[in-house]
Amino acid sequence: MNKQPDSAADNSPHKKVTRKVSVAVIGAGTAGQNAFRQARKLKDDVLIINEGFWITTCIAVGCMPSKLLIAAADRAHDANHSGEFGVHASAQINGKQVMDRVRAERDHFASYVKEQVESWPAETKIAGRAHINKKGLIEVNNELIEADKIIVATGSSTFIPDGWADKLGNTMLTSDTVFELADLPKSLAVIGAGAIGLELAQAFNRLGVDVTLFNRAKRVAGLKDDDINNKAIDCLNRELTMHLGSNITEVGTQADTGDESFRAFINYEDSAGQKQQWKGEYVLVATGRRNNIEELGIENLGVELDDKNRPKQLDKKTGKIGDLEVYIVGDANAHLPLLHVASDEGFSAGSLVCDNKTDAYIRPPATPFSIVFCSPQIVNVGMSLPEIQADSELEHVIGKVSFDNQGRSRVMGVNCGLLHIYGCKKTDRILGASMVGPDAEYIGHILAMAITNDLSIKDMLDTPFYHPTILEGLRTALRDVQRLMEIPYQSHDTQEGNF
Ligand SMILES: Cc1cc2nc3c(=O)[nH]c(=O)nc-3n(C[C@H](O)[C@H](O)[C@H](O)COP(=O)(O)OP(=O)(O)OC[C@H]3O[C@@H](n4cnc5c(N)ncnc54)[C@H](O)[C@@H]3O)c2cc1C
Ligand SMILES: NC(=O)c1ccc[n+]([C@@H]2O[C@H](COP(=O)([O-])OP(=O)(O)OC[C@H]3O[C@@H](n4cnc5c(N)ncnc54)[C@H](O)[C@@H]3O)[C@@H](O)[C@H]2O)c1
Repeated sequence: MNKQPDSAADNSPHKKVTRKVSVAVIGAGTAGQNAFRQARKLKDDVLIINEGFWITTCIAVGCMPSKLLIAAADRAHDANHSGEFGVHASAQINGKQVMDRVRAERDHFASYVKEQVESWPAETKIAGRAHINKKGLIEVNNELIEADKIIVATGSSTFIPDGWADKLGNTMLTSDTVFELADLPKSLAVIGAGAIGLELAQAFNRLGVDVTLFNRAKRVAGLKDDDINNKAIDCLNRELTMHLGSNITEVGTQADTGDESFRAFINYEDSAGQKQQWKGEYVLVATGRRNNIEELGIENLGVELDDKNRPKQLDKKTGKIGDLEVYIVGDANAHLPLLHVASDEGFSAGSLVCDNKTDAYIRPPATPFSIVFCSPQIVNVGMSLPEIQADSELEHVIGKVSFDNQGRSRVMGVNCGLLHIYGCKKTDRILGASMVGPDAEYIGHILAMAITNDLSIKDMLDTPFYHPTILEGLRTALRDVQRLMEIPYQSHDTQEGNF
């Protein structure tokens, strides 16, 4: 299948095909396992190849351990910050127990995946690193495999700037290693204020670690709406030391300080251009992730990559690459490196490889939707503001609500935030939204559902909003959209504000 012309030399020492299969899935993370399960419903000869753990990045080192750490951190934060309610407490944090629970619960989730993987017949799975050779055959261990269709689900890996790993040695942590710490560190620099950096920096800080967060840009979570970005910085700054817009010039360790807690250092220029130094115990590098595709050999199947290693001709619905019998799904395609996307893409590709399956359900590409689980949460749904602004056809308005004084948010003492809803004047539909604030994960889901199901602003405003809820803030922003659109089909008088 999809082989390069014979002129392409095969450097492989393996000359004989050891197996022929209809479908080979490379990578057994969320996307790969979903693809494998779907494909096996109708095909007997499906093979899955995986290097490393089989319990998925999400469970082993991603979504789940990070949320477990955040859960502990939020408990500590609530205990330490209830004074305004007249409730005075001080959290006694046992770092070893915190980290033990993170791992124990992580292992609990992992046990279900392990059980599932163990139930697959031995001949359907290979543990090893796959490489596609110049003949389009998959080399793994001592095998040479010919597959009619290949699903690439190789995920992504932590990106570490050149030389940092050597310079920082064992003072460097990444999301792959941080959850293995036996105890909480005393101090920690986190480099990168993307989703990983923000979530972990705030969680460790709330657990009593002395955390300093660095980011090159004056942005957090890659926010593209300046007002939301500024509001997020304002809310986060209240509890976290952040050096945004700083330029890291050197990282390293200093020997013989006599104090292990100050072994690592970071030299940087702050946002005013002043030279500064940070010293502490560990540096958590969260400077992004890169898709695991470069060394796989997919060019030998005719797949072309752009300058950011993203496959050209990617069908975002199915992961299919042009008219090749190759599917690239999940983080491997570097499209939207999120769990639900990996899951849906794997499902669709696994359904589509079954050519005898007439009723294959191909999930439509999900409305772009992301949540960063810091406090307050950060959510983006649908089109971003720059995307909307770049399209003059989309006559847009921005409906706003501040959560700084919103009723229920204030009751709960979580009143910091801002929501922008981008509405389309011509269609009365939501184009996208960006938010930092309380309950953003729920507001985000409602907005994603509205966009996915093509609900109008009127449809949404005709839906009941219970009082008093933080979700009433969503209604205020929707009303603002409606007001700006000048579509007068609903009275603006309501109970809101009447406590
Ligand atoms: C700290 C952290 C927190 C996160 N939190 C969230 C969150 O809250 N919500 C969210 O939506 N997303 C989150 N994510 C992102 C989410 O985890 C990923 O989008 C998702 O796990 C990707 O799944 P995947 O199947 O594409 O890849 P993976 O699960 O990484 O699977 C890829 C597999 O392929 C294997 N592989 C790679 N190369 C080869 C090869 N050549 N041969 C054989 N096997 C190979 C890998 O070893 C791996 O087992 C988080 C990520 C991290 C790191
Ligand atoms: N809640 C979630 O959904 C969630 C949580 C964690 C991770 N993820 C996924 O994992 C992916 C990777 O997350 P991430 O946070 O590692 O990557 P990211 O690309 O989102 O953020 C990396 C940050 O590091 C900064 N940076 C890069 N090099 C730097 C340097 N030399 N000095 C200072 N700052 C530097 C960048 O400016 C950026 O802000 C995300 O895109 C997301 O898809 C999702």
